[in-house]
Amino acid sequence: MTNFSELNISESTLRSVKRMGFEEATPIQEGTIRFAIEGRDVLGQAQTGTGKTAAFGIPLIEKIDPKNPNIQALVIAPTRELAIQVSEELYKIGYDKRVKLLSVYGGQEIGRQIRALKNRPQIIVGTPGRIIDHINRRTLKLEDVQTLVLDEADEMLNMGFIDDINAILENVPTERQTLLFSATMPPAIRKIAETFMRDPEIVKIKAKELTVDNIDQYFVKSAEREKFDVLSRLLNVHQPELAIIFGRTKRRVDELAQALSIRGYLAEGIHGDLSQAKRISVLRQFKENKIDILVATDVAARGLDISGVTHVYNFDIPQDPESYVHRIGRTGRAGKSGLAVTFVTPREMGYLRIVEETTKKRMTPLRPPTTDEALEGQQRLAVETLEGLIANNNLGDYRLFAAELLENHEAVDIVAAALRSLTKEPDDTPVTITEERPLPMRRERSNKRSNDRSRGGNRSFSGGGRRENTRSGDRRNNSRRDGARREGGRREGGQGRSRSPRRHED
Ligand SMILES: Nc1ncnc2c1ncn2[C@@H]1O[C@H](COP(=O)(O)OP(=O)(O)OP(=O)(O)O)[C@@H](O)[C@H]1O
Ligand SMILES: [Mg+2]
Repeated sequence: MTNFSELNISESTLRSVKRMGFEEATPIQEGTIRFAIEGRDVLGQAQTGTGKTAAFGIPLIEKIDPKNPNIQALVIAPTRELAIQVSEELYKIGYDKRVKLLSVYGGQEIGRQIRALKNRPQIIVGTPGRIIDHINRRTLKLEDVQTLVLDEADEMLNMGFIDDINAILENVPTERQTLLFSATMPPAIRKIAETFMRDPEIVKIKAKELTVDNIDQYFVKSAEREKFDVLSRLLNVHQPELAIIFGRTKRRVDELAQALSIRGYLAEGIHGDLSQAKRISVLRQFKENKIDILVATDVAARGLDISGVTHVYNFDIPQDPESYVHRIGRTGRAGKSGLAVTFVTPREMGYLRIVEETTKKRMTPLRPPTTDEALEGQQRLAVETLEGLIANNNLGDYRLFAAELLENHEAVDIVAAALRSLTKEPDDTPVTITEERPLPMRRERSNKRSNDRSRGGNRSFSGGGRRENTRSGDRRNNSRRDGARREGGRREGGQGRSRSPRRHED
């Protein structure tokens, strides 16, 4: 590990980095900051949660001339939440230098952004659609940009943003520095590097596996219609502090969040059809631990750094291995440990193997817990709660009632009753989870598009053991983009094959 002071960084940035609690540079920071400060183009790949934001953020802030009021750096990210997060991190790094930043993203009132742009920010962090909008309105002038960052570049490719990026770059000087970062670099990224970069320094932090080894990875083989009950039991056994559950489609996410709430979990969903205000408020509640479970499409798979996420569940196995890497990477960040469980239906086992081949890591099979084991998990939680209350030692008046109870009952019965009242017992309130069709059978990786899976199944599963019909999954695609300017037909959450573009932004 290298000290930041050995990396040729100014005093003001060193102070900021120290204030952020960073003591030593992570390998990707050590490997890229030097080159980037020299002005080289850099393509950086390192595992999730290993500090890639500061790896581009520090040199970017270093290069800003505080006396120049023009926009000097542009950072493009695939999702709104990530754009917000990256701008927050850059703000912290540039704090001592008093660098002026602005994030621009879809779903936020454009007038407000236009007014903020008049305040002469020096760095813009944004999502492709909204950046283009501002360019077209002539409210964003990029001719002084010297540094361009593409965070999660491969995802922007997946989402079909390549045309947008091309259009943005027509407005950015060719004489510039380009930095491109992701935990995954599928072959197509090479094209981006060739098109947008000049003799880039390629920095790959070598690791045995693509995923971080402090995430324990499991899979559960389960029939589609049994998944939800297995998930509930797993949650009862694992008792995650903070968990993210990924679903394949927006409908899936809505249904899962609702079903979990019905069964007594504190869960909320997040996906691209929600208003931006709702997306932000759900994420805030999750960060503040007001909800324990975030149910999400791939909109939350990339880059989000939420401390304390202990568990990730892939309720549906992702269609492409990169998505898997990023999803599970929401846990086990910055050296912490985490646990990931991926559900796979028997027909989808081929996908599991492809994921394992890509990550170079085998997942451990997990036997679905029995109802008794799930109950035992909850009972243990009740025991812990009681022990915590005893340790707190402020039982005051309750002691009087306890003494009264003890006069009439056996101590063990009283404690058992207290435990029972604290235990969340198995709940079979019926819930509706519409079955998804399994992914098409597949044995090896190919770049061919599959059939459109976006329609989902038209069977439904009642978790209470009842089968019933609900509306079929033929919801129209109502993904929106800024000002309804964009084409429809592209769906969120990778419902097409990984190479067919999916959009979940703007
Ligand atoms: N040098 C450092 N020392 C300690 N913590 C750090 C350091 N650099 C970054 N971090 C912290 O590590 C966490 C992960 O960083 P970051 O979000 O930049 O990871 P990432 O590599 O971009 O991950 P992803 O691939 O998921 O986008 C953040 O909370 C960040 O504040
Ligand atoms: Mg990142």
